[in-house]
Amino acid sequence: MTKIAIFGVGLIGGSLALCFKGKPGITVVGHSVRESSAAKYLERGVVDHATTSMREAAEGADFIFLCVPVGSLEQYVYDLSQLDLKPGCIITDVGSTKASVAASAKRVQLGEAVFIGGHPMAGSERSGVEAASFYLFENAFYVLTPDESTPKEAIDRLTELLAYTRAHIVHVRPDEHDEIVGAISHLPHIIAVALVNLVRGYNNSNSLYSVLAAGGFRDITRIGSSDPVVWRDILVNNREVLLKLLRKWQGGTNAFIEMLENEDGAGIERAFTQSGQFRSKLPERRKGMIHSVYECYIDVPDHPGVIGHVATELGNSNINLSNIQIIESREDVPGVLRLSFRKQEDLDRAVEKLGQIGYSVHF
Ligand SMILES: NC(=O)C1=CN([C@@H]2O[C@H](COP(=O)(O)OP(=O)(O)OC[C@H]3O[C@@H](n4cnc5c(N)ncnc54)[C@H](O)[C@@H]3O)[C@@H](O)[C@H]2O)C=CC1
Ligand SMILES: O=C(O)C(=O)Cc1ccc(O)cc1
Repeated sequence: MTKIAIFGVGLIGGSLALCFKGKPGITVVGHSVRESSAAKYLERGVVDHATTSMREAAEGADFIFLCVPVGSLEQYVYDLSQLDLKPGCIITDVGSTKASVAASAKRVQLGEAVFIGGHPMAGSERSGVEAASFYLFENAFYVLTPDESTPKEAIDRLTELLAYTRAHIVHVRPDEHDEIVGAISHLPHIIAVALVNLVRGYNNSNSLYSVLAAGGFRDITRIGSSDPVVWRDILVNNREVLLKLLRKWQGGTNAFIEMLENEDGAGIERAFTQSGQFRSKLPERRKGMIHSVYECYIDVPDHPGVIGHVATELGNSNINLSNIQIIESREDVPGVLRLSFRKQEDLDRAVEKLGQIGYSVHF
């Protein structure tokens, strides 16, 4: 049997557990410091066994996944180094920063165990085992940060196991990783939170702000609902990169101030054009740091009847719908139905089916 121990079975740990559990020859053990959480992991069927004992979870494990907030990783690595780990055991983590945990692993004696840093580049603003999903990593990039001293055999073994996530493995140096995710993930989280809190302040004296908050505000601020503890740890950990980025960001907002003061319409146009051009070249249909779902829209003149009809037709054709949403909330005006799917194949089949039965489908 291959034993996989997962410390912290939340959104990421739980999603990994769901990818590994039930696979031939694999047993998944979940660890939590809290008895009630360990019981919940079992109740939800996410793990085969659950324990609050670090020793019991780690004993005989072939793979150990540390899926706890970044600020706790150093302690976990140290605590594991005090145990008798199985020779060849691979310890990996999923933290959103990589330089500090790589340094922590170098500082301790892991005996015949090997540490390889990792970061699945997929997630969401949700947290906890309740949000875990078997599909979370599908098609996403999964960063590993081995160095020259990491045995190739260990990298190969971890890569082979991670095939169960259906993610694409890429190797990046820890410091380079932290610079890049600082810009494409951590800074956007700061901007989302600062923007929401700005509007929250205005909304305290005029609730029309939240009433009128439109799609653009919601799109750019989704990640402003992310877990406070997880993000506290990420930002504090990557503070040097983020301070540099925030100073650069100030330059970007100052440029807009200047363009507005000078009524520089051409400058504003140029900024939007450059941004649009770059954004349109981002890889599509792949889970990067931008949450990817497979979606289409259909016009719905009459909401109540249409929802049932669409859901039934798709269900009868065995097409898995992951979400359905009316964009216009009033019942007396025409709306748009947003249909989300987990797979490109389901979207393609749905578009074909809905077209055949007379709906006007667009993207
Ligand atoms: N949220 C996301 O979208 C992504 C998160 N990550 C990384 O994955 C790791 C886990 O994050 P999530 O699964 O999102 O968080 P989560 O909150 O869903 O899960 C965290 C788990 O760690 C446990 N835990 C242990 N010590 C803790 C402590 N001191 N404080 C709080 N929780 C503690 C919690 O009980 C829980 O089971 C973090 O290092 C994060 O940076 C990586 C990729 C995406
Ligand atoms: O929800 C989103 O779009 C995210 O950005 C999720 C996310 C959060 C943290 C990571 O380290 C990686 C991905």
